[in-house]
Amino acid sequence: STSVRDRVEQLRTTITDHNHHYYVLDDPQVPDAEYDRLFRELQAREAEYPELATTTSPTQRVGSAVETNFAQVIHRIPMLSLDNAFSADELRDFDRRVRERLNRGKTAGESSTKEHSTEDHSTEGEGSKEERTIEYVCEPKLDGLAVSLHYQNGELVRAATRGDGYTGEDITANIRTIASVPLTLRGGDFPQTVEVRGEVYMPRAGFDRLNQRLGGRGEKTFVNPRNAAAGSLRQKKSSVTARRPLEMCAYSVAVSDESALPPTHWKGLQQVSEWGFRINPEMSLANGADQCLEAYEALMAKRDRLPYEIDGIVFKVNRLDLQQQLGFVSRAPRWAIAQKFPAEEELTV
Ligand SMILES: Cc1ccc2cc(C(N)=O)cc(O)c2n1
Repeated sequence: STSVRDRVEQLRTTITDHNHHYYVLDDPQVPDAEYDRLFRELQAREAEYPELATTTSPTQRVGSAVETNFAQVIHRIPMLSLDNAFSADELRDFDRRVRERLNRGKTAGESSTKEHSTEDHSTEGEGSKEERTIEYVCEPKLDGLAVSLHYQNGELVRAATRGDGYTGEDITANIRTIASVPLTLRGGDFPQTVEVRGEVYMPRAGFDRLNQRLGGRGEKTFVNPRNAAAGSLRQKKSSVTARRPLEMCAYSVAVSDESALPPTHWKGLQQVSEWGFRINPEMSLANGADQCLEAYEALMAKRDRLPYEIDGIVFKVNRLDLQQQLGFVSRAPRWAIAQKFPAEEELTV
């Protein structure tokens, strides 16, 4: 009857919203008991009315004990790895190459479109082009596993590992069990096809608890959170993945209709956050290489206090039109670079 259908719809919307606040915003709206009651009511009504079943219901995350093999997925846009800078000088070289390449590309007198925005704008240097300062987005480089998520009409339809950058494994069933991955995009204005890429990782606390659980059962433990995340994502039974403390942070977005995206990477990530993804709160903007190096030092100083492991910082040219002009070298984008921290002293086991 419509009243049951309406109630089920209302429960799905409410529970999805509570999930977003709890898992993505770390800001629960209701006590756990209230959430559990709603969740159990939805499960009961869906069991009573199987014709109402849909894969986008929040009850459909828990995964199944059925073993799945991982089909191959070809990445429409290769998931390239990042070039590395191992010193401040190498970062300065990167910034200089970016400026020189952009200047070469500019013909004399070409007017530069200014983006009059509040929080981010890349200043076109006055006078000769050499002084132009490039605005970068600075992001912590999470030590996890890169994944690509595809949404059609706002619904998660496929998730894949990076693999070798060109083909990955279909891990949709396992990705669906991660609470900070939205099964449906929030809000209403998103393009028909959206691809969000990000890093799946295991926070330190969850990693320690998992190893205690595995060790307590005499099972093999994981060496580090990155291996634990990789191993958990490649479980053949998604019901096992569902019990692993995995989280995801989005770091890039591609859409079918480019005009739907804002003109900078920073604003693109804000958009992705509105669609329901977690983005990393340590992200910042920097003008030029000196401010990037300040961000590098600041992030390295707080590295051990973060609740997850990072192995460096990623700098990306903020304006997408400049990223477009810079393109990629065979392996890695010309518009981005990661600067790695010195390896952490061996974990004291
Ligand atoms: C383009 C690209 C490739 C790999 C990345 C990896 C991370 C990461 N490990 O957090 C962050 C990024 O912004 C990335 N961006």
